[in-house]
Amino acid sequence: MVIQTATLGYPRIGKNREVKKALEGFWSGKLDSESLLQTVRQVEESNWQTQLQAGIDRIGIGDTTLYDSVLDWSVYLGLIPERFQHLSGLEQYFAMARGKEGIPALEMTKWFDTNYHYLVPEISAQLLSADFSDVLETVHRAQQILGQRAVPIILGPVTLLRLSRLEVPISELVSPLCDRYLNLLLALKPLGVEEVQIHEPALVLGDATNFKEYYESIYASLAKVGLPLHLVTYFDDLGENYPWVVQLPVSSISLDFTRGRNLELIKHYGFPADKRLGVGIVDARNIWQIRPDRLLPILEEIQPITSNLSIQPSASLQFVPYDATRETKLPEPLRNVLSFAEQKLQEVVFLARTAAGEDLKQERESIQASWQVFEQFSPANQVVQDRLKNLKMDDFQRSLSYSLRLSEQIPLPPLPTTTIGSFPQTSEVRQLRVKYKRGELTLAQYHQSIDTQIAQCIKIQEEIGLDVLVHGEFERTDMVEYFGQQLSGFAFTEHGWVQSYGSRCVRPPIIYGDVVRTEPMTVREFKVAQSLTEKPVKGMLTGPVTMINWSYPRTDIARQEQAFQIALALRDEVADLEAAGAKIIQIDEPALREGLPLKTERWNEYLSWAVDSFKLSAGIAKPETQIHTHMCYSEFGDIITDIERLDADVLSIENSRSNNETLYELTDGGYSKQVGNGVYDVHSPAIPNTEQILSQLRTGIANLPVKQIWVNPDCGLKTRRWEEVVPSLKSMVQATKILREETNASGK
Ligand SMILES: Nc1nc2c(c(=O)[nH]1)N[C@@H](CNc1ccc(C(=O)N[C@@H](CCC(=O)N[C@@H](CCC(=O)N[C@@H](CCC(=O)O)C(=O)O)C(=O)O)C(=O)O)cc1)CN2
Ligand code: MET
Ligand SMILES: [Zn+2]
Repeated sequence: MVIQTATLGYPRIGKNREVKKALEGFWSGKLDSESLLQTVRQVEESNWQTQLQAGIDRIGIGDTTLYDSVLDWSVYLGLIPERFQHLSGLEQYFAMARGKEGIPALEMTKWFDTNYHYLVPEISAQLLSADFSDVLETVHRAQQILGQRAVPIILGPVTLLRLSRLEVPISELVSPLCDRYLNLLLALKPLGVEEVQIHEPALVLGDATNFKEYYESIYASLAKVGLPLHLVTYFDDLGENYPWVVQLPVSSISLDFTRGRNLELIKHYGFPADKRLGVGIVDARNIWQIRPDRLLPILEEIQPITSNLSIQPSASLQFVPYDATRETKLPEPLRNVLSFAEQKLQEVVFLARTAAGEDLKQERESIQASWQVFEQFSPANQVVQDRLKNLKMDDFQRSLSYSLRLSEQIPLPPLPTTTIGSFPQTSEVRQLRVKYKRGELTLAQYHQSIDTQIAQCIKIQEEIGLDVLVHGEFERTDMVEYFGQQLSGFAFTEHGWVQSYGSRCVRPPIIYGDVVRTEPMTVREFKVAQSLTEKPVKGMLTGPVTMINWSYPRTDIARQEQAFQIALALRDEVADLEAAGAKIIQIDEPALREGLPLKTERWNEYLSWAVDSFKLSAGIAKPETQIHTHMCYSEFGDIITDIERLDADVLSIENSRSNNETLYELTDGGYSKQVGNGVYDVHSPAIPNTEQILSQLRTGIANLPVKQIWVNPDCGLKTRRWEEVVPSLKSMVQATKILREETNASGK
């Protein structure tokens, strides 16, 4: 017996972030478009070679992108909003991705519960014609290297509609969109493609039932082409939709066996004999090596139900870095139990061969042995265990309620202006880190240079006239990695880059043991900043839920326990910042919303510990300390009571790129505390003028009492250049002044 293997997508930024560098070179005018495209193709072809050499039978292709693969489908399908239609080619593509002077970009939001961001398609009644020439060209190139193994990845039509911003009722779009997909399949068929993967992750969402008729009618049409369709789902189970989904007219269905209850579902309902089951069993969302003793029994349960199987990663491997063997600075016991994309390919092949009856005893024993070594390497920490055991209700509460503590907190002008924390991470700042790492700077010299940055940043903020200042986060590579580097129980990688959006990447830290704070993490920089100004400086922390959601968590203990451990470390930091004189402390939780389970029935469980862990970190703050939190890319509609329960005095939100939707959700929900509804988009290089900001602010005061409103950008400014930041913030302060006078005059 032979069991086949497949992949559903691969990292695409390049092993050394070649695509990221080429993109940024192109945007800054240092690289021409031909060189950019050449770099992208080289990375793509090297990815194909890797998967081919690993022995994968059906290799997903076509997911490589210049910015975002959802955006690519908007372009292929002719879903180009009017404001971009006068542009063409790369200029149009990047305008849709990043905006252009006077033309706002498409909205960017989280891809399901991941830290990857996609660009939200906007679909109006006037669709342009589709153009699949790039898809066909990629297939042609892939076939040169992979032959019949090349399987085009297509973003599914219903998932596309489900994730889009629709200007017309969905029912009117189904037929024109279906026609476009039909044309694509008709164009692919003569190329000799054996099958196509159609990714429909929206099938795992709680509301998939509402779209049943669209799935059924669209797939009935697509099936007529006679090209085998492989329907791919991931990130959770099919839930109540399982029975009808497995009857859709496709030749193969992939399910995620690392999350949710798909195993129970196939055991209960069986699996159609005429279809192949794609068994997504190697976890594409985490970096731990497989445990054959846990996975092989799952395969043994599946095999009697269907023998027509394919073994594969649970989703695209874009969520993990390329290669764990490069992490030579990590302790060996840890490195030997890590598995990035390349290792996962081997695991897929190992599991397929084992399931097919081969006895790969040596491989299996070596995996088991590495886990045994690891378990000795990372023992539990008794101090943190005891602290967790002894937590009391009071530890989660501020000592006074919001209305009582409000008057004790620092007095500020109406509509206080502030920023979200980070200021430009210039190449100068990054070079400092490179030099320190190479030993060309001592720690003292490095600190001194960081302090110079802080001093400049404070001066600039004072000149602009902001009310609440920040130190600028120059000492941080990233808001999560930085804290990971300071906490024991966390490991961080050298090359473990993963795409977050466009050219931007992160190196998610790895939680491998109990988390302990060994010394203050942010107090030095806070003190430096506060010593330079009379204005209040915010202490700046990354919250426990974000730490866990943007790291690779352990799988041996619950996420709640890991979040509480981190919360305790942050709690100590809050106390230290207060002792150092901080009147305002911001605990960022941008990932709180994204971590929400895809199925509503699991929301309560998550929200309960997520909110509690935030409260555990903030609960120690004195009444007079103002606690801020910040969230971006969030929809609050359904979770207002949970946001309220965080009990943060001030909440700053991303707002302008989503057309004030977040603000409306908060006001409709009757949010009672202070809100900084972001007044301009920080992910676009466009500089907002005073008028634009004023109009955002007016929307704010039309919806919330003035005394509840703060004025700030959507998010941190680290990805921007100083030349963009300074005029933007000046507009912001200017707009605030105008509004203060207006509201003063009207007595609002
Ligand atoms: N973890 C996380 N997730 C998040 C966010 C976030 O801030 N953190 N924000 C939201 C949006 N996502 C973002 C993700 C990444 C970046 C970002 O700016 N990433 C930087 C990397 C940050 C970093 O680690 N920088 C290193 C530099 C690493 C580097 O490139 N070094 C150069 C050398 C230095 C140089 O000359 O530039 C090299 O290795 O070649 C540092 O500061 O030290 C990038 O891709 O450019 C921004 C937003 C949502 N998710
Ligand atoms: C992604 S949220 C970012 C918050 C952080 N304090 C910053 O300003 O960069
Ligand atoms: Zn943010």
